[in-house]
Amino acid sequence: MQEFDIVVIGGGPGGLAAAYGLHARGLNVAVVEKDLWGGTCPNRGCDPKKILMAAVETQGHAEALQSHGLTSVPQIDWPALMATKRAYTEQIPSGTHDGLAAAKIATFHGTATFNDDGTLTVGQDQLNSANWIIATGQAPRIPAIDGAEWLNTSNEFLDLDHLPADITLMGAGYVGVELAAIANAAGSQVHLVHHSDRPLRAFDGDLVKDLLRRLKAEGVDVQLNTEITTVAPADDQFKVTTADGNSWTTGMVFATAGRQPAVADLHLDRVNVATTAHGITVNGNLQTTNPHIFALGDVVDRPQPKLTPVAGFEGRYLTETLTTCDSPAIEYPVIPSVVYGKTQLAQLGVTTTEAAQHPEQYQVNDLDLTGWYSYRRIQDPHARIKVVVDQATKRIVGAAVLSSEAEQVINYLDFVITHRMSSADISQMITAYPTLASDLTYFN
Ligand SMILES: Cc1cc2nc3c(=O)[nH]c(=O)nc-3n(C[C@H](O)[C@H](O)[C@H](O)COP(=O)(O)OP(=O)(O)OC[C@H]3O[C@@H](n4cnc5c(N)ncnc54)[C@H](O)[C@@H]3O)c2cc1C
Ligand SMILES: NC(=O)c1ccc[n+]([C@@H]2O[C@H](COP(=O)([O-])OP(=O)(O)OC[C@H]3O[C@@H](n4cnc5c(N)ncnc54)[C@H](O)[C@@H]3O)[C@@H](O)[C@H]2O)c1
Repeated sequence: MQEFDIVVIGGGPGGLAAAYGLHARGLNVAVVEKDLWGGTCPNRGCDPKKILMAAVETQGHAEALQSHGLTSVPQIDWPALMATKRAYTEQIPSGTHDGLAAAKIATFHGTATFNDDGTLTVGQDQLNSANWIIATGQAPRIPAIDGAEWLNTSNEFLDLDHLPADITLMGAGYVGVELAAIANAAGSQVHLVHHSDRPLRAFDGDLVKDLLRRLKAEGVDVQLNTEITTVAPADDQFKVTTADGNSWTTGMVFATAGRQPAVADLHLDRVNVATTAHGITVNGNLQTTNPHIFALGDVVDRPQPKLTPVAGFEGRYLTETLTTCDSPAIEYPVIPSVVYGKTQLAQLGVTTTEAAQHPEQYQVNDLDLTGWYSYRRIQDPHARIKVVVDQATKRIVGAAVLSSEAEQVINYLDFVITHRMSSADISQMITAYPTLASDLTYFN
């Protein structure tokens, strides 16, 4: 039996933030990881995806400038792009593990399972600890359809040696829409099938419609309000059938129908930790229904979006909470969300839906930016922002953005909202001109 002050289960961005923070405060910390050190984001999530997106974004910018100064569109060399991605991802697990070892944080590689006496088993090792942090994240959800065994996930997509000429994506959430953008840019015919008429429900409905229109214009076969019911092998391909009777042959099918909390291995029933279908139940201090067990990151059932910076924020919060007395409940700052692609969709703060429910409190400025200098310069085919302004203070409190530059605009607005800047405050700053930052004074 090995004794620790705290054992962190899961070596992803959330678990690592807590482990390093608590170690720096002098606690004897161990981290358990069953798969790739570093977790989802740097191995098979945000970072590899955004490496592939670099080529997609560049191609999108070049396409927009055809007849405006450029004469050819760069084509994606998938094997070379994948090699670039692998050159980054292949060093993540060992680099992450080396970092923990150099900091003298104990590491255990294997699946963590709680025992009846509240201790933990990892392979041959038994761990005991005063407190525990569960940071096991989420795993892709595979819908129970006929032929589910033929479904792949984003894990396989982000590591494909060859991209098939035709692929099918089941679900148009963050993952489905981003993988559609990548595969489409790399020359694959993409079928994006979504079971309702409202993909990306957390985002502004008008901007989602605009985004889907762009994807269709780029050649993606977007099918809404229908479900894939069967996937069956057909020679060296697969035949896909939907509930409305449509069928086609495709090279690979990917389940992009959401992710589920990774709790099955843990035997949480043995330690009285309650869960829902959305994850582990926690109170405002990220404490589970067992007072010695805390949880953070994607595995937690909470309303905040499941994103890397949120997991890291929670890791830093638990560092504070577990080393100080009477910590207040966690309070999140505004959280930006971005769906990446040639056209990016971004959101922050008070949503346009909330604003519409409280017209006495909020005003929404719906601005077509396509003609604005910043977007004309790059010939962005469609740029739009909806800015939510607090009626009483005239400050920006939320925004929804669609453009090839949305990730930058949303981060500028993150500073504006976090620092409660008024348009007078913004106009007191001198920003480089002409850039996206110099547009900020015109949004409210
Ligand atoms: C395709 C894709 C793209 C994404 N893109 C973005 C993006 O652009 N921006 C963004 O902010 N977020 C993005 N995300 C989300 C982001 O990856 C997660 O929010 C983030 O990784 C959550 O961190 P975490 O530490 O909670 O969990 P994870 O990173 O999932 O880490 C959990 C770790 O726990 C391990 N584990 C699970 N069970 C056990 C067990 N029983 N014992 C031991 N170890 C265990 C797992 O192997 C894993 O390594 C993306 C996700 C995906 C899938
Ligand atoms: N850019 C980013 O920041 C980014 C990128 C990828 C993932 N993520 C994170 O990972 C999380 C998971 O993303 P995700 O895309 O896996 O989940 P998601 O919940 O965003 O989307 C899955 C979608 O599939 C739909 N769906 C469910 N069953 C279906 C079926 N049988 N057929 C068709 N559609 C079906 C769901 O209604 C949902 O809209 C996100 O919530 C996000 O927090 C973030």
